[in-house]
Amino acid sequence: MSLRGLVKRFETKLAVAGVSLEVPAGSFYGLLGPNGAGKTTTLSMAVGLLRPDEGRAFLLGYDVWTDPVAAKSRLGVLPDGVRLFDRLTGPELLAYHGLLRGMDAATVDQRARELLEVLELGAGNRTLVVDYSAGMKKKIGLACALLHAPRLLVLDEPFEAVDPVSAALIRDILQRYVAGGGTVVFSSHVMEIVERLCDHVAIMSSGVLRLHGTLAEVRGDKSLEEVFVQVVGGRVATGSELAWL
Ligand SMILES: Nc1ncnc2c1ncn2[C@@H]1O[C@H](COP(=O)(O)OP(=O)(O)OP(=O)(O)O)[C@@H](O)[C@H]1O
Repeated sequence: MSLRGLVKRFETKLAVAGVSLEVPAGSFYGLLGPNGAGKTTTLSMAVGLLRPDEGRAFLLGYDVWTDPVAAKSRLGVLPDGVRLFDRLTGPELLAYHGLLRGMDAATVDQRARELLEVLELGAGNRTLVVDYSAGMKKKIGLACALLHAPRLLVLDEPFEAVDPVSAALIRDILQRYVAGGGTVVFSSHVMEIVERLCDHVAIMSSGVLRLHGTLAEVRGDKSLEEVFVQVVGGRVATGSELAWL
């Protein structure tokens, strides 16, 4: 994935102020940043969900805005908030995704069963996705992103709201996927997960990439959390706030 000078304004707010980033093929890339840093906005522009005001985004060599079919057919996305067609059951949603992607019905059926079993969502579960828990919605969103075996996965906070057992499962799936030659880019607030999984890291705040490179380059001899606080600027409570509480 190659991002070149991406800019996005929301009225007067400059959400992303010229982000350029090269994600090497086969890497496990973590995008870190505090709330409101511009992570979702950047990833949305990168995958063709939000039109940039300036800049370009290339996925596996294809410009996502001028050659969207070539780019998106090789891409799996777990968008922010997982906007899903949620009046469907899990199996129906996967079938819908697979058929939209032009896959044959037998392959869709077989992969959907496997994904539902592995992610412990139950291949025979008749619950509508709208009635899933937040963590289950993340998992079915991930299943939709994986179904067509893309070469690149872009995941917005895949571990948010997911229980520890499911998080370990998702970690295993993603590690296997990268070991098999896939590329993962994901955003997160959780340092430990990024530190454990990623070989590359970028830290952004206020719409700007502050630091990026291999995990070793970014971390140096510190912990990732120390670097993050240093780069982003932490605020230490003095003890006098919320005295009424
Ligand atoms: N549709 C929108 N309209 C107006 N402002 C927006 C919109 N989307 C995002 N913003 C603003 O852009 C900035 C970046 O938001 P973004 O969602 O990209 O941050 P984030 O790093 O993903 O945050 P979080 O970690 O809290 O999810 C924020 O100040 C946000 O309020």
